[in-house]
Amino acid sequence: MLEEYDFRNDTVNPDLDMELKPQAQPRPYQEKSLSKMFGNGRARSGIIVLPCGAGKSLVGVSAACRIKKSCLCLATNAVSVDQWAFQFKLWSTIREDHICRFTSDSKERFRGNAGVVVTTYNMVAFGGKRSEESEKIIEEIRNREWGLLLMDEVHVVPAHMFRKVFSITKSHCKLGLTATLVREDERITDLTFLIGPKLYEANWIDLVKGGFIANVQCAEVWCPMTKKFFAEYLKKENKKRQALYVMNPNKFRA
Ligand SMILES: Nc1ncnc2c1ncn2[C@@H]1O[C@H](COP(=O)(O)OP(=O)(O)OP(=O)(O)O)[C@@H](O)[C@H]1O
Repeated sequence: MLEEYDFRNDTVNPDLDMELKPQAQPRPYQEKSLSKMFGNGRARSGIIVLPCGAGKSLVGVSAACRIKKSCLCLATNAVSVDQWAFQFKLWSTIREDHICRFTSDSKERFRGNAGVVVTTYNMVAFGGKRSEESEKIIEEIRNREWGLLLMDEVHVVPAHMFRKVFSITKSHCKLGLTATLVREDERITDLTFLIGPKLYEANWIDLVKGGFIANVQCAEVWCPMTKKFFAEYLKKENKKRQALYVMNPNKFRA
């Protein structure tokens, strides 16, 4: 069953005064991805796949501007949190005091009834003891009904992390953004179950032809494991097999 949010008729949650700036002109494929998400005045939960550098940020900000309700934006690290906050200010008319970052270094809170909070998956899912300040912010995150849960880099986030985040937050619509639906752990189907179906995937060759992204050259380099790593890898009971092939020193030398 598709999860849909009738945001225009949501009179319970306060509106967020936020538009796309006139200079923010989504490209045809960005527009198309948004048209797959929005239909009949409703927002569908799911995943949009755009190659690196194709402009996922503008798609995310545009989605938030259409829904115009509080938005919780989750990134994988503090640097991305800063970038997302910057992108919201770059592309939208959001007021400075309506957007805030929640990281170990920045504990901002927005003014008014609605706003955008940009934070990391870890900050939300963290189960240990928090500072008093963090505890207050997480309580606000927990208690609010989010119009949009915007999730960056969904292919690298483990399923248990999503479950934790979803058990803590209440959102009407979830949008996952990624450049690839390939995961090292092959648990990509979990994403459809947890977030929603793939709504749109851009063909990177078309984007290269259109001059939107740089041409991509792909080279496959096979690297045998070092003796020590391979010996460990062959031990069936070893739970660190994935770490061993990811960290194979020969890969770094290649
Ligand atoms: N519609 C647009 N008009 C003009 N510039 C755009 C548009 N969409 C994206 N860009 C520009 O393209 C660049 C890449 O955008 P962005 O960082 O959002 O890509 P991304 O898909 O998130 O990439 P990555 O996966 O590497 O993080 C940025 O400089 C951004 O300003």
